Amino acid sequence: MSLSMFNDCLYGRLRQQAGQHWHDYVSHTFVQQLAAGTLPHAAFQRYLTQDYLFLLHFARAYALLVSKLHTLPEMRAATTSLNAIVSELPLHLTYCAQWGLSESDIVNDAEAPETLNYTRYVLDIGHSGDALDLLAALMPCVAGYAEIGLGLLNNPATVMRNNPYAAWIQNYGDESYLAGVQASLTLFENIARQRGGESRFDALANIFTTATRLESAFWQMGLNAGNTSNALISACSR
Ligand SMILES: Cc1ncc(CN)c(N)n1
Repeated sequence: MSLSMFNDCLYGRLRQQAGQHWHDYVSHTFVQQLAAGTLPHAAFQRYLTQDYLFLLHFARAYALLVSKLHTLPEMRAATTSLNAIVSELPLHLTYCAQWGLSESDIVNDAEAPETLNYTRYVLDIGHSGDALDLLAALMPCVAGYAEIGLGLLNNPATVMRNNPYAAWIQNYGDESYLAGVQASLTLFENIARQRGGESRFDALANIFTTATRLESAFWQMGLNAGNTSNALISACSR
């Protein structure tokens, strides 16, 4: 899979339409600090533990998508994407184990407003709309992270040696993650052709851009936790 595939078809046009919002998401300060290995630990931990909760709800959203599809190949494609979401969880658990956090510590943590906003928005689109609406809400998550992962892995400025976040970067540029992305993109384009995607462009762009903004807010939630923790450390050392 190469970065050029993100420009094609309806997905590419929605990504283009999201404009500055897309740029803010894929090149967020959180991502830049992750690539440089300079992201504060507290920022990453907050992000990753919330992301575990996020993924559980996204798995539910993919299950909802399966129930909205009509043919076996479509259901298989959505199930591949559901499995790709669930396959991200071991990465989170490995990081958390290093910090002394168990799975029950993570699931007993309260959901941040940013996690609630994003996941329930997507589930609401899924419940009130059809499979194409739901896919438009899901695409920034699945394909955006592939773009970020591949972009970082192909950028010589990305620090991989002694970067505590190298495993994260590797995970989202990895072939097995990208296979799930490919399944989602192909399904999205097929469903768009069947269900009048072009004539629904404005409504789909609205959904896609909203999900993109919620992705940026999710990075910012992590970054804010890092800033708060740094402020506390410097206040205590005064
Ligand atoms: C918030 C968010 N967005 C996307 C992904 C990649 N599935 C994720 N793990 N977390």
